[in-house]
Amino acid sequence: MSDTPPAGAPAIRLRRATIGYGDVPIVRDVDLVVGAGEAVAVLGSNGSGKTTLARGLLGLAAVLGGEVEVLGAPVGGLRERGRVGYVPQRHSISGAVPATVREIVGVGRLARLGLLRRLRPVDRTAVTDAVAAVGLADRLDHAVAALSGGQQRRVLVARALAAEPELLIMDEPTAGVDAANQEALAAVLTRISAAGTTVVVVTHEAAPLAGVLSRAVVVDHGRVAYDGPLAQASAHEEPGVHHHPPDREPSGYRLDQPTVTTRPRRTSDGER
Ligand SMILES: Nc1ncnc2c1ncn2[C@@H]1O[C@H](COP(=O)(O)OP(=O)(O)OP(=O)(O)O)[C@@H](O)[C@H]1O
Repeated sequence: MSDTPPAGAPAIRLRRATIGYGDVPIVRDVDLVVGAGEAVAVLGSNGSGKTTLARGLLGLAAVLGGEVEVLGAPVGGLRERGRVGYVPQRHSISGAVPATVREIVGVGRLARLGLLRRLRPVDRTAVTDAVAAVGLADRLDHAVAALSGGQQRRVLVARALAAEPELLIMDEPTAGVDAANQEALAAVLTRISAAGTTVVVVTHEAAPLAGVLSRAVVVDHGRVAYDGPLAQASAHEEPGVHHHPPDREPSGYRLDQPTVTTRPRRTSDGER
C-alpha cells in the first residue's frame, strides 16, 4: 500500500492536539495546518514546547489527545520514513565516531531505502548532491569528528536532505552557527523550499532565515499564541529568555543513526 497523501492534503494537520511525555502534557490543544510547500518558523521562549511540538510530528513525543497527521497519515503510521527529514537540536559528536561525511550522509539515504538495502549509484549521487548543497563537497571523505560544530550541523542537514524528504523539520539549525554557515543553510532552505519541500524550523533566531520562512507559529506555555506572517511575530514573543540550547542532542539521536524515526515513543526517560 502506498503512503501517498490524498491530493491537496496538508503536510501537517493538528486537531486539538495534546503532546507530551509519559502522561504529562506539554503542548496543549493545538490546531495547526501547514500546507504542502510552506516554510514555517516555530518560535517561543525556552521551555514553551517548541521541540515537543516538533517531536510530536516525528512520533518522538506522545500524542496524548486530539489528532496529529503528517503527510496525510496519522503520525507513526507513515511507512516511508524517508519522507520526513529531521535535523535534531545540537548534537554531540565525539572522536569515537570515525565516520566520514559521505558515510554519515549515506545513513540519511538509508532512511529512505531501508537499513538493510545497499546504496545504488543513484543513492550515491543523492549523497554527493546533498553534501554539495551544504557547501561541503571538498570534505566528502573527511572525518566528521574533525569538522567544526557549524560544519557538523551542515552534515546533519545534508543527512536529512539525502533522503529527499517531502517535509523537513529542523530544531535550532542556526544556534551557535557562524554567519557563513547560517548563510549556507539559508541558501539550502531557499532552494529546497522553492522545489516544493515543506520546511518547519524550530528556532530562537528566525532573522537569518527570514528570507525563506514566511510564516511563524509562536508557542507560549504549550499553546499557539500567534500564527501569521513572520514579520509580525516578534510582538507576540515573550522577551528575554532566549538562549542557545545545550551543546548536545537528546539521547536517542546520534550522528551515525538515520535521520528520522516515526515510531511513537511513550517513555519520558532518556530523551534529553
Ligand atoms: N523527555 C522529556 N520528558 C519530560 N519532560 C520533557 C521532556 N523533554 C522536554 N520536557 C519538558 O517539556 C517542556 C517543554 O520543553 P521543550 O524542549 O519542548 O521546549 P522548547 O520550547 O523547545 O525549549 P528550548 O527553547 O529551551 O529548546 C519543558 O518543561 C521540558 O522540561
